[in-house]
Amino acid sequence: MQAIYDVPAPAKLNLFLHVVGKRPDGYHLLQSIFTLIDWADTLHFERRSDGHLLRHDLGASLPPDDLCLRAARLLQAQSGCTYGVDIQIEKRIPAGAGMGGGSSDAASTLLALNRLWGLNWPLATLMPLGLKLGADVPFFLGGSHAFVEGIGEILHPIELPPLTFAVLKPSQSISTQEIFSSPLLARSKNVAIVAGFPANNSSAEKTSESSENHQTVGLNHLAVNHEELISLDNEGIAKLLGDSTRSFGRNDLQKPAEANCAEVVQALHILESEFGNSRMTGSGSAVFARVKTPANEQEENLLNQKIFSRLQGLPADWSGRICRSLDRHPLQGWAADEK
Ligand SMILES: C[C@@](CO)(OP(=O)(O)O)[C@H](O)COP(=O)(O)OP(=O)(O)OC[C@H]1O[C@@H](n2ccc(N)nc2=O)[C@H](O)[C@@H]1O
Ligand SMILES: Nc1ncnc2c1ncn2[C@@H]1O[C@H](COP(=O)(O)OP(=O)(O)O)[C@@H](O)[C@H]1O
Repeated sequence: MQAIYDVPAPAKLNLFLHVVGKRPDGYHLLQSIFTLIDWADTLHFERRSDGHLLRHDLGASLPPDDLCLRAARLLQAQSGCTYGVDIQIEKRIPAGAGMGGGSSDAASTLLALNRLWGLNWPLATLMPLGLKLGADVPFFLGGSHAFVEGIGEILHPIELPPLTFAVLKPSQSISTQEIFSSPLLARSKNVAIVAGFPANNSSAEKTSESSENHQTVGLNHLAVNHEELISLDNEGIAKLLGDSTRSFGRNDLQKPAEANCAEVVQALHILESEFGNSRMTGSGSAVFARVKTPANEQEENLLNQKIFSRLQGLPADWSGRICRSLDRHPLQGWAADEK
């Protein structure tokens, strides 16, 4: 194989994000639902025989030593592979948005080079490499929506109904590190601990990653404080995303982000007034609202018009669009499962 073209790297939204503790090294322990959406970057890979690793930006410019190159270098060093690669990237996911764009690029790079360089490593071997690159990378390697714990390394695959979102990214970006070090970050007095319940119906997807941190069966319920049982269906998702007085879910990073970035507050207001709900994803600055999935093309056009007309009144460097959840990551199954 000489080249792999049109490799997708989809973004994610955190339907809720609870900070539930802190590790001795300062990293925060989270509980979150990560959802794959159809706002995606596209990457192209051409193998080089001289061992050099080069990136070419087809859209927005990325930092010189970006996450794609760092992923390629790490895989090359760990495998001893003598091939190199030219990586072309069409960047579409806004950076510093809490949508995991850089992490997704890194995960897609690991999966593509694993094939292009003929390594054929199993997913369980790629996972720890992913975690070295960033806390979100294992999720994108995992290949499905997930209830995530730890700092991002404990993945419980879940199935979700098809969901539609309006996503708005203000012009300002937010540094993840800045938000986690904010004095406003809630040390929740009433930390809601969520426990997963293995799915017991046939629709549950079996996963066969054998890594210690992977459950072998998908989840279809979450229990809040081991009491209220939330189904991962439309009704349950509505509960998770309802307003903060009625809902269980929240994003604990939202308060510090609102304090640091007035545009986050503005974006939340816009979505709230247009769609009746709003929440920030990850450490921001992008925000999203759940919207009713359009039943036909006419409804779909209407939704797109709504977000388009809102964007017209804003500075040109704001971006936004209607996004659909994916069934699964388009590269799911690219790395062999361990036998
Ligand atoms: C909070 C999340 C949720 O998806 O947000 P986004 O980055 O998508 O906004 C992620 O876990 C972020 O993951 P990632 O963006 O890979 O973070 P990293 O580069 O590993 O960490 C950047 C810095 O944030 C802090 N950090 C990060 C993750 C975490 N669980 N606790 C932390 O305290 C640490 O100070 C770390 O040095
Ligand atoms: N391939 C990449 N795409 C986007 N950002 C990258 C990439 N590689 C490194 N970065 C750096 O990582 C930072 C966070 O990017 P990103 O992962 O897109 O956002 P977030 O962590 O908020 O979801 C960016 O500001 C950028 O400097």
